Amino acid sequence: MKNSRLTPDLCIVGAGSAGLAIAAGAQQMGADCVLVERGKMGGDCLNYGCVPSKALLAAGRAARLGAAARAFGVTYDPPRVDFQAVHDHVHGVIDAIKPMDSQERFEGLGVTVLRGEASFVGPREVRVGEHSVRARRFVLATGSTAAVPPIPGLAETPYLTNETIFDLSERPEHLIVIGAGAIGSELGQAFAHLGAKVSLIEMARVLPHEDEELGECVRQSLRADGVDLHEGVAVSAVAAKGGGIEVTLEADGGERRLQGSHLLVAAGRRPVLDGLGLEAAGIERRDGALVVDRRLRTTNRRVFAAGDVGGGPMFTHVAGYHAGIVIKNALFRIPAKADHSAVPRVTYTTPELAQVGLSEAQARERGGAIHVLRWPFAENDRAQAERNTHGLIKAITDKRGKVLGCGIAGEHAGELIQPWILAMQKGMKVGDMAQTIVPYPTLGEVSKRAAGSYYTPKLFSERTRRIVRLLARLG
Ligand SMILES: Cc1cc2nc3c(=O)[nH]c(=O)nc-3n(C[C@H](O)[C@H](O)[C@H](O)COP(=O)(O)OP(=O)(O)OC[C@H]3O[C@@H](n4cnc5c(N)ncnc54)[C@H](O)[C@@H]3O)c2cc1C
Ligand SMILES: NC(=O)c1ccc[n+]([C@@H]2O[C@H](COP(=O)([O-])OP(=O)(O)OC[C@H]3O[C@@H](n4cnc5c(N)ncnc54)[C@H](O)[C@@H]3O)[C@@H](O)[C@H]2O)c1
Repeated sequence: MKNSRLTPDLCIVGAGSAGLAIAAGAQQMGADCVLVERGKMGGDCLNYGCVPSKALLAAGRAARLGAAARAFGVTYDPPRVDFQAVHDHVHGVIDAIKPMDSQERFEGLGVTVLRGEASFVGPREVRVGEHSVRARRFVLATGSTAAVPPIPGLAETPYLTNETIFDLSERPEHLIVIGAGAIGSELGQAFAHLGAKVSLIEMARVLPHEDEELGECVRQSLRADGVDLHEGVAVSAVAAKGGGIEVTLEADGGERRLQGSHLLVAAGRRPVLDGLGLEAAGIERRDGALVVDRRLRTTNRRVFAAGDVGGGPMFTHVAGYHAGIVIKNALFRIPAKADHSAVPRVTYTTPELAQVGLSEAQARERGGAIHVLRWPFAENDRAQAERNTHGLIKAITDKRGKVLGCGIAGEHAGELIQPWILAMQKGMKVGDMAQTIVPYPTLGEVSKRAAGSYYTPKLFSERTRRIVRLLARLG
């Protein structure tokens, strides 16, 4: 497109999960949209995040099928991993999904797509190269990027992030990972399953943002997979050494040194705000983060922030949810507000860890009486039949049985959490879950059994027994 002055209804900066959902929705509802992208269409999720990480995890699971099959009396040869083929599989999956996020598809919908870097030059104008866009409303959907901790030597040492690790076409000999949050745990385990030596370094514990008991299930699996875990340690230095990487850890008053071939930094995320000319648009930040209200408006009322850039929960499904909020506000002037209280999250390790609503610790911190309802996978017949007994469901209710949250660590936890999301969203009571008829034998029975355990003390109490005996005497 030649130099232009565009005056659309909506200008969206960033063609990742949030920007694409807003552009597709708004344009098909009759708004004239301009979508600006400086990198790859599809953003992090398609190119450097959800899609390649889940594809890599799937390859890792395939590599460990042989080990899992031994329990059934079935043996395979030890797996041979062709890492170039793993790389090609990961990029093949990206290629298969790519057309949905492509410039051609969006132009086909009528969206004007500008490829370049967007920057505000005033409260109502964005510049993209030679193009000027004066829109009725704008959306910042510029996502997040790896936060790089200020570790001495790191800046001078070659390291990988989620933006480069999926380009590896040779298996790392020994991958050292800084951070055992979602990214470090998922990718650390995937590489371990694929036969790399993996050291996982975490200043707190594995998955520190998750319920401790559920996180422990993942921690045990990582250990069983041979991941070399270093928790509760500080990284005091990083250096390139002898063609590899040396990481120095401070632990128990002493120093520990790790030598590896590759280093992955997975130490958290930060919103992408650089170069956007926020000051020119009157968009304020506080402590480095955008100031955003519940309608997802920045301090410039014409500019919304959706997805990771807002600094809230950073997930593709949240980006999609934000798209609906922005469309309601910007197109229909409905004052819809974002509510993150029933946002689920899943870490796709083996076992998966899924959570919605409050964890036990969060519910206790909030105060008031709670019930913690547990059911181990070991007491589920399907889990026994399939030898997937490593797992636990924990549902939290208030004293009247209203569901406050649920967490599951176990096979298919990401699917099993779904009725609990509905329960949270609709303010349901645990009795609603307990009364459903669930097919036998399914893993889903863990939800019914955990819910049913709310009634166990009453159901099997001395009072119930007295009533039953009394009624029996009455004939
Ligand atoms: C390794 C990894 C695994 C993940 N796995 C999952 C998962 O399994 N499930 C899940 O729900 N979430 C997952 N996530 C999180 C998910 O990827 C993000 O929440 C999601 O991509 C956020 O979408 P977004 O639109 O806000 O940002 P992005 O997808 O990052 O898109 C932002 C876009 O804005 C562009 N941009 C930035 N600045 C400018 C500018 N000035 N001008 C023009 N364009 C600009 C960028 O190039 C980018 O394409 C994962 C993330 C990572 C890193
Ligand atoms: N399955 C999913 O949905 C999924 C998967 C991957 C990523 N994501 C998104 O990306 C985010 C995860 O990114 P992440 O894993 O980088 O961040 P995170 O915040 O989840 O984890 C980072 C970890 O690094 C640790 N850490 C930070 N600095 C350190 C240091 N100097 N030394 C040792 N440990 C250090 C932190 O204690 C923390 O546990 C998620 O919160 C989510 O928003 C989602």
